Amino acid sequence: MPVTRSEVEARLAQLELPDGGNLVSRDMVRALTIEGADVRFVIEAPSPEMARMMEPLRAAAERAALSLPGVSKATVALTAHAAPPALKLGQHPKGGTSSIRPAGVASILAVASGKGGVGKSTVASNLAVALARAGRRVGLLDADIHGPSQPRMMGVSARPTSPDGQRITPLAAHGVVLMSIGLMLDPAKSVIWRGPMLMGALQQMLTQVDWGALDVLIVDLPPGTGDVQLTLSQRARPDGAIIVSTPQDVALLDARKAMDMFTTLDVPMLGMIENMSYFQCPDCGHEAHIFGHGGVRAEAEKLGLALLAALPIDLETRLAGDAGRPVAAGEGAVAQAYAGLAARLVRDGYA
Ligand SMILES: Nc1ncnc2c1ncn2[C@@H]1O[C@H](COP(=O)(O)OP(=O)(O)OP(=O)(O)O)[C@@H](O)[C@H]1O
Repeated sequence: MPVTRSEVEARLAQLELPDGGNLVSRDMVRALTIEGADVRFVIEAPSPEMARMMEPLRAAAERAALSLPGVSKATVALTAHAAPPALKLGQHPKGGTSSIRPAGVASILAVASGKGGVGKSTVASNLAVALARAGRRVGLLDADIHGPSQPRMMGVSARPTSPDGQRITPLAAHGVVLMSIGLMLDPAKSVIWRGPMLMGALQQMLTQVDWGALDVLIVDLPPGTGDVQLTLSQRARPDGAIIVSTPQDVALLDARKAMDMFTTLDVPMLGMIENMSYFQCPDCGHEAHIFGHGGVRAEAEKLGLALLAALPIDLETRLAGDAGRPVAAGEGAVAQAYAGLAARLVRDGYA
């Protein structure tokens, strides 16, 4: 029988490091590959100096792998972080149920949706910009790990730096401190992360980013009701959730599930936003209700929630988002709607 991954890891966990822990508990084993009786992996040292001292450990790891039944060949290579060390994203979450709420952040607001593509990220970026324009200290965390869009919407492409490989210095745009998992990843590579790694990445985004003192941190969540929502709700204890939906029945159906999840997890529901509520003809002023009419308002009323805003389908909103300059940074009716929403959240003590 071929050896299993966990058997190799269990054997490697017996190799103690001189400064404490072992290869597995210190998260140093990379690219473990098992092909029949052939085992290969890389030991990643924290620095080139350390790597040079770790040759005996590398040889011991190779011997350890070879000692396992079913292994006839073991190849172990040593690598080191380049200096300054790069941050590893997507680590397994640590610390069980402890809080991952950043210390200097007064309020955390989750922007969520049931369905993808309803404009959640657009609302999150514009709300962040409107709050910053209102004089608040605002952070924006793009936790939509499967489809991070905030870097594009906020017009930033630089990669955040990590001077020591531990802390991450966030970026800033339009008066908002910004961090997105999309800024740490190669855009050409797709992100396929399992639940525990997603939660680890969220934890890193909250605990390793130097957010500083903020009045409010807006978290742009992935659509739906998955691991990221659960971890954020349980371990960062958001002060409120805002649900974005289009008036369509199908979007509302999913929005209900998302609201149900927040209620179950004791996250206060601040209200709903109807996006793509109507289209106003620029020539004649006629309002066309492309995705139906008033669906979100009716749903909010039924649930005893506030309808925080009804935002039109607006070409400027789309173009501004694509150009990296959110519509709320300018003037006009939609910018005013976002300013009104921001003022309301400040008034109610949420931002
Ligand atoms: N009110 C609006 N008027 C016109 N276009 C809009 C509006 N809101 C969002 N959009 C556009 O719709 C597209 C999807 O929006 P967005 O990325 O914000 O949705 P999302 O719900 O965050 O999607 P996902 O969950 O897939 O990330 C974008 O191109 C955006 O510019």
